[in-house]
Amino acid sequence: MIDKADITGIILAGGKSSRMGTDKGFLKLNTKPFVQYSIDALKPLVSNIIIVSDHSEYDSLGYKRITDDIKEAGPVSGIYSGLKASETTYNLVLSCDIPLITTIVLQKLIDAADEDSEIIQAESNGKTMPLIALYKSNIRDTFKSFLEQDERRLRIAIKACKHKNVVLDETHQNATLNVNTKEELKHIEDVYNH
Ligand SMILES: Nc1nc2c(ncn2[C@@H]2O[C@H](COP(=O)(O)OP(=O)(O)OP(=O)(O)O)[C@@H](O)[C@H]2O)c(=O)[nH]1
Repeated sequence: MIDKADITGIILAGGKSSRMGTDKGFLKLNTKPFVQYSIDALKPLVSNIIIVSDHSEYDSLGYKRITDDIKEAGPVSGIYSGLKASETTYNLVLSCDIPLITTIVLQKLIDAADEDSEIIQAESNGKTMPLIALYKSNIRDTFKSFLEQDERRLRIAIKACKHKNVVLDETHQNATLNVNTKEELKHIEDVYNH
């Protein structure tokens, strides 16, 4: 059983949002910004929240914001930067584009923690979700060495760590839907309003 005091919430909110064209964290679903959904799902489970983004708009949310250590290197850099700033053994890492995420799903990741696993990621509909995952802080050096080799593929970095998946049943699959395009935004609005 992991104590809330041992878990930091890390929200990745950098990147280019090139497919959407505007910062995804500030898209709204029922008047609430997407990033706030990630914050609200994390809150009951973590002692602290860190937002990793070079965009200063995120300061308005009232949480600690840090910038990427290595710029424009994608989620591997965002996770590495967040883990470096974290003061706890465990970290729930979330993207900012999953407005249907729930605390229940995140609790399942925590419940699956064991002696061995360094990364525990959600698996939904046959897809692994490395940005809905529990990371141990001690993997930060592994991620750093990949960045130093200019390896930016998150799945490659994860493969080098002890990892496992938590398979979500049908009732939780919508919670992991992410939004990259305007079509996906429309889909998520339809799911939410249903
Ligand atoms: N801190 C940080 N977060 C990132 C970075 N790249 C992507 N993210 C975050 O990771 C999550 C998934 O991002 P993607 O949708 O794959 O990438 P994106 O750059 O936001 O969007 P595209 O340009 O459309 O691929 C989102 O929450 C992004 O905010 C980065 O370089 N640094």
